[in-house]
Amino acid sequence: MNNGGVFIAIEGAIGAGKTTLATILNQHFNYTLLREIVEENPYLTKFYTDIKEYALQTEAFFLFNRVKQLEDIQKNELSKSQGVVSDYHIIKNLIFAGITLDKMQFHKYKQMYNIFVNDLPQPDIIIYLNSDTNTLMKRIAMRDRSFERQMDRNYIHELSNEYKYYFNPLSIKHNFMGKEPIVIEIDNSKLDFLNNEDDRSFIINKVEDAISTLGGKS
Ligand SMILES: Nc1ncnc2c1ncn2[C@@H]1O[C@H](COP(=O)(O)OP(=O)(O)OP(=O)(O)O)[C@@H](O)[C@H]1O
Ligand SMILES: Nc1nc(=O)c2ncn([C@H]3C[C@H](O)[C@@H](CO)O3)c2[nH]1
Repeated sequence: MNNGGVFIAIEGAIGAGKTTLATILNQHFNYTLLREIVEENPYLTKFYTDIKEYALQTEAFFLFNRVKQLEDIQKNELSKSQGVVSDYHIIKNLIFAGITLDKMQFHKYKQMYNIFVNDLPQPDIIIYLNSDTNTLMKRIAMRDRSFERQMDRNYIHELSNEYKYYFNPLSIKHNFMGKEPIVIEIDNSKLDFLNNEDDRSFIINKVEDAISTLGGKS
């Protein structure tokens, strides 16, 4: 699938800098920007007040929205050789659901995930942004979304660890269903690609190098 357009996805825990970096790459490469739905999720505010109670609805909503978004970019962009940069990879559904759902719910959710995700376009390149928990908490507080004001540090810490597990070089093949993307891991704790030109160039150069290895993609 994908048929020509380069597909880049950015991942990392909450506040890792995904949307910020996706916007920068979108401007640099002139790709289509795919942004995850946030405010549109009717369960998210309730979810943060009682995670266990609202987890299943929240995870299901995120999954089916992302499936629809990815079907649309396949049809409208990638198949027409238009590049796409996305501020998420659909694997985040499994990463979050593994923490928020109970064991039986997660088992059923994963079956549904496998069925839907198998046919979706897969990114050629994933940029995995890694930051320590204190930095993530600071940036979440600084951004100040109303529903994230009571963010539990343990939740962010657990999420970060789950990301580390999923993006461990030894488990990438298994976790991405054998479709192994190029993974660029970046420690974003000490970078400031929003304000610092050198930090921005550092990442853009890495992405340009990765694109040049794809051969023939635009
Ligand atoms: N390297 C950085 N240096 C300084 N501030 C940063 C850096 N990266 C991100 N930020 C800031 O941290 C906050 C969170 O960034 P952003 O919204 O891009 O994260 P995200 O990964 O998309 O979060 P979410 O998962 O919640 O959607 C923003 O206020 C952004 O400006
Ligand atoms: N539970 C849960 N599952 C997801 O798949 C998911 N994706 C994003 N989010 C939350 C994190 C930020 O608050 C906000 C923006 O990323 O939405 C999620 N929450």
